[in-house]
Amino acid sequence: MGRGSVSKPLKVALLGAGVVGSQVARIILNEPDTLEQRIGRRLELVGIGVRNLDVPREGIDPALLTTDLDGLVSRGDLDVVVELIGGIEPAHALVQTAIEHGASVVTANKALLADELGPLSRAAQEKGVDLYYEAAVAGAIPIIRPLRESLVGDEITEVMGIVNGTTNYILDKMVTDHLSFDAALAEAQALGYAEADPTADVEGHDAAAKAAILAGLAFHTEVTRDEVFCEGITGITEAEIAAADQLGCTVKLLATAKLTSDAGSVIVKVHPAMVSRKHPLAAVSGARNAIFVNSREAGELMFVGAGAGGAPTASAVMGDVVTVARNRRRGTAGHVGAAYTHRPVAPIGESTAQFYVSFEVVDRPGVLARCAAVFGSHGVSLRVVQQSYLDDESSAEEHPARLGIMTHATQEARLSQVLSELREADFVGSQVRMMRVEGF
Ligand SMILES: NC(=O)C1=CN([C@@H]2O[C@H](COP(=O)(O)OP(=O)(O)OC[C@H]3O[C@@H](n4cnc5c(N)ncnc54)[C@H](O)[C@@H]3O)[C@@H](O)[C@H]2O)C=CC1
Ligand SMILES: N[C@@H](CC=O)C(=O)O
Ligand code: NA
Repeated sequence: MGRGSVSKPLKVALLGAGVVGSQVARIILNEPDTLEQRIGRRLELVGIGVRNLDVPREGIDPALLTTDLDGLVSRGDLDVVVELIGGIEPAHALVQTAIEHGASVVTANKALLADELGPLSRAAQEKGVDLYYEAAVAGAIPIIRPLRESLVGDEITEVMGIVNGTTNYILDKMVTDHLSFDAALAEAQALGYAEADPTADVEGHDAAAKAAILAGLAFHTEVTRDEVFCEGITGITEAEIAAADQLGCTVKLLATAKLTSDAGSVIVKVHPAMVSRKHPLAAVSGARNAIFVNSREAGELMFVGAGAGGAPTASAVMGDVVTVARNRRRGTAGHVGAAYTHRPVAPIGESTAQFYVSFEVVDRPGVLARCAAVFGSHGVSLRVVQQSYLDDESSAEEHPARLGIMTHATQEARLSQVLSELREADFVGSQVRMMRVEGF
């Protein structure tokens, strides 16, 4: 740290010039004077690691480009490495090498951090360099810094939000514009919201990575991606979207991290949910993200804004670059707030929620009572019961009806027992589906 004289510029290397990297390069190259004023030293972009040198890149001097990313991060004179290639390898090895060579690191790579945040934070701390990653969760929205710094004197009890722009965009388009899943996904990809492999978005893995990072920061522990309960949005049916609408709800992919009642462990989960339209999260449209934080002293806080896209994400990256560069200028490194407690992740069965359960039954005397008895026998109380008739008139005597049942809040383990019993019942004529409910 503190290399060279005060007048020497701080050297930055950028890895990746895709949707986000190209926007970060644009800001660094186009606004040198503004950045210098904010940092107190000039920033010099000394290299950009790319896969293909032949791709035309507007505004970027080709002499800056290299395909030797390992050579770039091993130079030994870098102040900041900005990792925006995504994925686990070689991003992991490159970040490690950068830290070993004394560079601070800024990354937007939640997939990497969801597994390696603990070890990389420790490596950075040992080396006396920074590891900043504001863009890794909810794009442009400041949420890492608030959890790591602003709220560190408080006791957070719950973090819940919409943290994937692609799925929020898809669900919004399906609900509001009646677009098909595939058409909405194609739009989200064209707008630069989706991951390189959009399966990470639609199956909930991207949100689960972010949930792991949020849970670790909020509860001062280490949570990895594979500990997060995760369900994506691909199985959602049109009937569920219509039922949600009838109940005054909309469907959102939620990521939640909360303490168990004894505060000894954490529940971390990602799943689609019917969200009451009275809840502020229901109004979060398009690719926007929003995160609720509940804490003992501050109460409820909500952070909302652009969760994806090149320029908004570059805003968060540049905030980190300026902060890290200021630290380099002063010869310091911010403490990264390493996990100091061990709070295990509790099984999903210990989670408490309201549920919406739907299935078809044969419409004959006593069936509704038998259904209700299944819920009652497991101590699950019913809040709303809907019955509708299907268009299929094929069986006049045994006319099928669809039941939609919303429960009061109950433990998920109890609800699982209800679902198993319904799946075995002879009066249930279809797949039994369940969706969690929020804010009803
Ligand atoms: N696009 C978005 O809205 C957001 C993205 N992020 C994260 O930012 C990071 C970058 O995302 P995008 O810019 O969207 O991805 P992208 O796929 O548009 O860009 C990644 C770039 O890195 C290059 N690259 C990949 N592996 C490489 C290698 N081994 N050597 C050289 N170049 C390599 C690719 O060719 C591509 O140009 C990812 O970690 C992503 O999860 C975070 C928040 C929002
Ligand atoms: N693919 C992600 C990009 C930001 O993290 C999303 O859709 O939110
Ligand atoms: Na953010």
